[in-house]
Amino acid sequence: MVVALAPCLSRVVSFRYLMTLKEDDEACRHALKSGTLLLYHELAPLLRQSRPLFAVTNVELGKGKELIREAVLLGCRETGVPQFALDVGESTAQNRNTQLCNGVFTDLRKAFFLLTEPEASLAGQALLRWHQTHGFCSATGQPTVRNQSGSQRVCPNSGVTYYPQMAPVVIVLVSDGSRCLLARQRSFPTGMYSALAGFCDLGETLEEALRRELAEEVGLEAEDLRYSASQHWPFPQSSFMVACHATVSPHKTQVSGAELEDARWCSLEEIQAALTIRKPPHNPEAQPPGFWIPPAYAVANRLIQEWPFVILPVVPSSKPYPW
Ligand SMILES: NC(=O)c1ccc[n+]([C@@H]2O[C@H](COP(=O)([O-])OP(=O)(O)OC[C@H]3O[C@@H](n4cnc5c(N)ncnc54)[C@H](O)[C@@H]3O)[C@@H](O)[C@H]2O)c1
Ligand SMILES: [Mg+2]
Repeated sequence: MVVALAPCLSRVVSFRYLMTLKEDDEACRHALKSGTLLLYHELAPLLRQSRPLFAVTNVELGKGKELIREAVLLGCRETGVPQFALDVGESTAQNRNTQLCNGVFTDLRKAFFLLTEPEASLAGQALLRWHQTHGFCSATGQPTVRNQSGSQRVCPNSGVTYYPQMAPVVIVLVSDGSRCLLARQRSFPTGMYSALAGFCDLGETLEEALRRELAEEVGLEAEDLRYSASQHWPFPQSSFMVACHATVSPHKTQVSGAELEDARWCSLEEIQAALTIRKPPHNPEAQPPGFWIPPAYAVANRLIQEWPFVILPVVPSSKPYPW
């Protein structure tokens, strides 16, 4: 079945069109001819002026049909134009600095601090990587076969269907009423502090995972929990981040050296100073506040931005959030 594109789609029509493309290989192959591609080389997205470069159609790319068929479906614009992600591999680009269509393939971790519209780049990279690492059935060891949209892989021998997966992670900004708690792992870039985070164990609720992580990492007990937001996070593998605020009684932290290098209670003034730092500073310890926080798109940044408005009684709640 081939589905015609409407010039401008409502959200419902757009989602239903996407659903069709996921399930109908022929419709998806047809959509590939008119869709736009976000290109990757070794999972580094092609960016132009800090934006994912979607302008490349399969015609402009000038590649054979076989490579185009490797594209995975990402979404659909309001105009009805479907968006795909494609890793061009070594056949088009020799290294990550290679330019194409006036764009540059940019390592996703670096791109992350530049991107103004990161969602597509993050999701595209994650889905392409999932296909690259799930080529075989874990029951039979036989190659799995993907559908055209890339929404699933099937083992022809066992009949098992594999879907892209995300690991649930709880991330929490702890407050004692006047300060919030930020922490860093040894693996973080120098001077970067973030909210506390941890993977959910099998069988745990988010609330249980949050209380366990707080106890494990900083020896605190959460009193009050408040949901804030969620996001997909591609590093190092796909996670589903659920972000919350938690209050604790003023108490000394007991930082677990196995998990964290340091944890620090931060005042409103320190948080306001950290929020003004837009890029990783060269020497973060040299000037106040002596630390910096994850970039705007990270849900940790959102928690930190909204903390004074959500938790601190001194800031009027009618004031709009800064984003
Ligand atoms: N988007 C954001 O704002 C933001 C901020 C902070 C952390 N994060 C992400 O949150 C995730 C979890 O944070 P953390 O590292 O503190 O978790 P954590 O405290 O649970 O510690 C990580 C350890 O948990 C174990 N683990 C259990 N289940 C795992 C799984 N499914 N995948 C990988 N490791 C697993 C591993 O031993 C690993 O070393 C990280 O991937 C990190 O990148 C995102
Ligand atoms: Mg952790």
